[in-house]
Amino acid sequence: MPMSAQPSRSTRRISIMRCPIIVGAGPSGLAVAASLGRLSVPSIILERSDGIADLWCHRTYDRLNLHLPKPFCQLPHLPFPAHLPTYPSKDHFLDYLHRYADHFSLRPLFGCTVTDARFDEAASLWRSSRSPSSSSSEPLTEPRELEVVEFASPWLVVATGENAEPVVPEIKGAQAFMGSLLHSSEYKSGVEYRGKRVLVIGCGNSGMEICVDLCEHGAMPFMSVRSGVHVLPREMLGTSTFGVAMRLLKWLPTRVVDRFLLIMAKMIIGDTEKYGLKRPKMGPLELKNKTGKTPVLDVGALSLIKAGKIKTVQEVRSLTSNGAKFVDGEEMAFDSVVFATGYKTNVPFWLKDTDLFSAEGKPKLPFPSGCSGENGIYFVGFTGKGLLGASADAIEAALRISQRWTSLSKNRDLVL
Ligand SMILES: Cc1cc2nc3c(=O)[nH]c(=O)nc-3n(C[C@H](O)[C@H](O)[C@H](O)COP(=O)(O)OP(=O)(O)OC[C@H]3O[C@@H](n4cnc5c(N)ncnc54)[C@H](O)[C@@H]3O)c2cc1C
Ligand SMILES: NC(=O)C1=CN([C@@H]2O[C@H](COP(=O)(O)OP(=O)(O)OC[C@H]3O[C@@H](n4cnc5c(N)ncnc54)[C@H](OP(=O)(O)O)[C@@H]3O)[C@@H](O)[C@H]2O)C=CC1
Ligand SMILES: O=C(O)C(=O)Cc1c[nH]c2ccccc12
Repeated sequence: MPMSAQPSRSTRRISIMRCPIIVGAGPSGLAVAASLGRLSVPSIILERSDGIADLWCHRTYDRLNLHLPKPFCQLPHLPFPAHLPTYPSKDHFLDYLHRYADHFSLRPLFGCTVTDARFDEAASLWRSSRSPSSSSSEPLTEPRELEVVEFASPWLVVATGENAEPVVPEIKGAQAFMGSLLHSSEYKSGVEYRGKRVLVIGCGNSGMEICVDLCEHGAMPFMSVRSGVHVLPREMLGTSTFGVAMRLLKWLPTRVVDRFLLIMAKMIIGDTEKYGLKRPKMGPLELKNKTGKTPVLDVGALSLIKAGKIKTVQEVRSLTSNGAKFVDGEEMAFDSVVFATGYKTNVPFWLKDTDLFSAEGKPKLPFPSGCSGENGIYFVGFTGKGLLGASADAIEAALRISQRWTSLSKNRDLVL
């Protein structure tokens, strides 16, 4: 809904918007736009990819299912269809997101990578520049020289996700390794690894599940564990572990709930330390809250580890031409290496002149208290609380924006 388009002699074009600008058309961005729409506030979504939910569509493996039950993963104002299983598949989730976008008539501008956004104090506007032709396969780490289109708006909603870019550690010898090297976001299926020895670095949910997939396709996975991990059964007491934890947290402090979860985990899956999976000192929920490290909800890896079909190995010291050396000095041959080493945001790269985000890409203060729309900026989906947290942020941000929107519309003082 551009109010005025003012092409300049240079390659900069400016569109001044009356409505909020949302960066990212993943679940968070869609949820804010839908929540705003229900409050009669229009918005515009800028998305770098060529469709919605790029992470789910292009950067996840085939066998992925939601690991929390449906009620914890649905977006605001539109429940999952009743016929879906408790843990919908990736395709179910993508179908749901497309239906969600249709239902709320959300039409993001695709192929728009926001490469710079800053607050213009004089005009009280957020100026966001986007390059029109970049794709998600290009990491947002280098400035680009392209035609720049600028949007200016009193509101900027940052919804680019905690998983915007892969983290690939620099490991000595990686250049010399002759097999394939990939990040978990590029891994699709074990079908091409049959009979191969695959080193999976990292033992989070991605690493564990990729190992299960490799096993199921007749490959030999080795999972490198650096510091340790909390593995919890996906279900306990006949229901989801996450659901149990959420209910207990209403009455009990996190540490007590953690103690309960660990006792139950020990009863159900046994002592994981025996299999090379040391438990961190801090409990699983406290660790998630304090560091963002998500516990593994077991979808079959543990029994394969116990059966010796997934082998746990030590931290990698270096890669060699045909394998890896580990910190204990052992050396092994591998055909492929999968880095299941996690993700980072790209916000610090493009959001300028603000101290709201740390260099590691986290909002400095938890939403809504810290990033509560000061100067009209909102962060949605950055509290490490998955889709449930993103939905809560979206509802809150939409409410706050709509209050200001209504007062500005009434007073007609939005002079741009
Ligand atoms: C493999 C995996 C499985 C997960 N499973 C679950 C689960 O079962 N339950 C759960 O609650 N949570 C889960 N999560 C965590 C989280 O809920 C999801 O990552 C969810 O997709 C987050 O939504 P989002 O919209 O915040 O981010 P994203 O889904 O990452 O969407 C962000 C969007 O912003 C776009 N973008 C990024 N940078 C720019 C830019 N500069 N300009 C324009 N567009 C940009 C991206 O292309 C993307 O489309 C999972 C995460 C991963 C990685
Ligand atoms: N729905 C689902 O089933 C799934 C959900 N997810 C979610 O996606 C998010 C990302 O998960 P995931 O991709 O597993 O990433 P995580 O960040 O959860 O895990 C990364 C793993 O890589 C290890 N690692 C990181 N850097 C290095 C390094 N330099 N050397 C050695 N090891 C390293 C970490 O070890 P260390 O602890 O030592 O740092 C950790 O084991 C999580 O929130 C997760 O819950 C992911 C997959 C499936
Ligand atoms: O899967 C994810 O990435 C999530 O963030 C979901 C999630 C939020 N809080 C949790 C606590 C335990 C396990 C998963 C989650």
